[in-house]
Amino acid sequence: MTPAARVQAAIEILDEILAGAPAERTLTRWARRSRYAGSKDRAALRDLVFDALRCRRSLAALGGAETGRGLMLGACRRDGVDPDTIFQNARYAPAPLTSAERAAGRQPETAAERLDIPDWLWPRLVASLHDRAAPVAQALRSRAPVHLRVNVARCGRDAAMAVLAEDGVHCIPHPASSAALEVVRGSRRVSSSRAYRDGLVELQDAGSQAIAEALPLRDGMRVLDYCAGGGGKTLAMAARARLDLFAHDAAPSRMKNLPQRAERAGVSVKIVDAAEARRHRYDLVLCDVPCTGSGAWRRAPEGKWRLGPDRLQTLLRTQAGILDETAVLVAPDGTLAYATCSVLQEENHAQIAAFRQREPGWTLRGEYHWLPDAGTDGFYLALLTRQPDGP
Ligand SMILES: C[S@@+](CC[C@H](N)C(=O)[O-])C[C@H]1O[C@@H](n2cnc3c(N)ncnc32)[C@H](O)[C@@H]1O
Repeated sequence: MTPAARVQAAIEILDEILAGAPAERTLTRWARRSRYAGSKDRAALRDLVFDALRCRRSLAALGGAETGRGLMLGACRRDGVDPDTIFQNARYAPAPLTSAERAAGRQPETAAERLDIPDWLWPRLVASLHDRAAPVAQALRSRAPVHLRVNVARCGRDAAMAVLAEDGVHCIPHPASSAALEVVRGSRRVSSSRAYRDGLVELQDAGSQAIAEALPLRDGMRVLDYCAGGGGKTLAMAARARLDLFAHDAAPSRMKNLPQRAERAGVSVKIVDAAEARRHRYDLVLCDVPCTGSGAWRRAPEGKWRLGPDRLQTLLRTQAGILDETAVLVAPDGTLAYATCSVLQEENHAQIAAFRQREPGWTLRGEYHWLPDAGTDGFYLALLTRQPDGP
């Protein structure tokens, strides 16, 4: 495909996404019906679409319209590409610009517009992050690096790097976690590499790995991952100690690949429904709660534009409910671990402060923040125990 044909395909895909279709599914459907597109075309198209979604506000301002064409025109103007080399009278290219399109467009004006954050959210981001709000918002505008978690139960980080390099996947250690690698070359070869197939590495953001590393895990502990989802953190915990490990999720279908992933990693996980989960008491309960995902918007940028104040309130209620229902599952000397991939204070410290007001018996033992301007996705972790504060 020519560069102009890729832009035309991106315009069509973006129009579907702007009308409400999910980005991943729209890209997959496009690839299925466009057999002429090779893997390089598909990758380039994905980059065009995701970049436009991350920078949707600023590109719409530059391009003069919040449409596929407007966003792609905005991207040309931002990147110093002459739009007439793309929007031209050629087969498969986007139609030449109209005089209205040529006249439209302006520089982004406010900080929120420049940094691609919705207006309602910008004050909350500033209240949460203070002088880190702008660098974090800026980081959320760019593509996320590919991180791997070395299955330390199976091999060390250096050994995993050597096996990956044999298949053309070159990595460097990531400082956020002792098991984390950042892929610097060959990221598209990860899933076909021997290291991945044999369960020596998993795809996982380094911040997510840092959460597992910060948990007080020891051999023999009974642990419940209450919001296990695909099981990313379940498996990261399993690699850190020999645990009696239980996984639960309100949407069990989200855990459908977990048995197979656990087998590949060589660990054992019991998948339980709510009734079974409630039958035990645990040394550690991890609540990796549903959240805005604001810390991970560079990977899932649609979320930034779909989130509104009502949805945020619903999430805050769900998070509080999960804390209340899991607190009773923690053994007397156990730990309640609360995690989000959000950078918003309301979902993080304020949520824990409100829980401790409702349940004064709990003490905050540790609180951790990872922010996207420091090279990971944004995460928060709070560790709570029932033991009283020191003397
Ligand atoms: C942030 S995701 C979990 C990601 C997962 N821990 C990982 O590391 O891959 C949150 C999960 O919470 C689940 N969930 C939502 N409401 C819940 C509830 N009331 N109880 C338990 N799980 C819930 C969702 O289905 C979703 O899979």
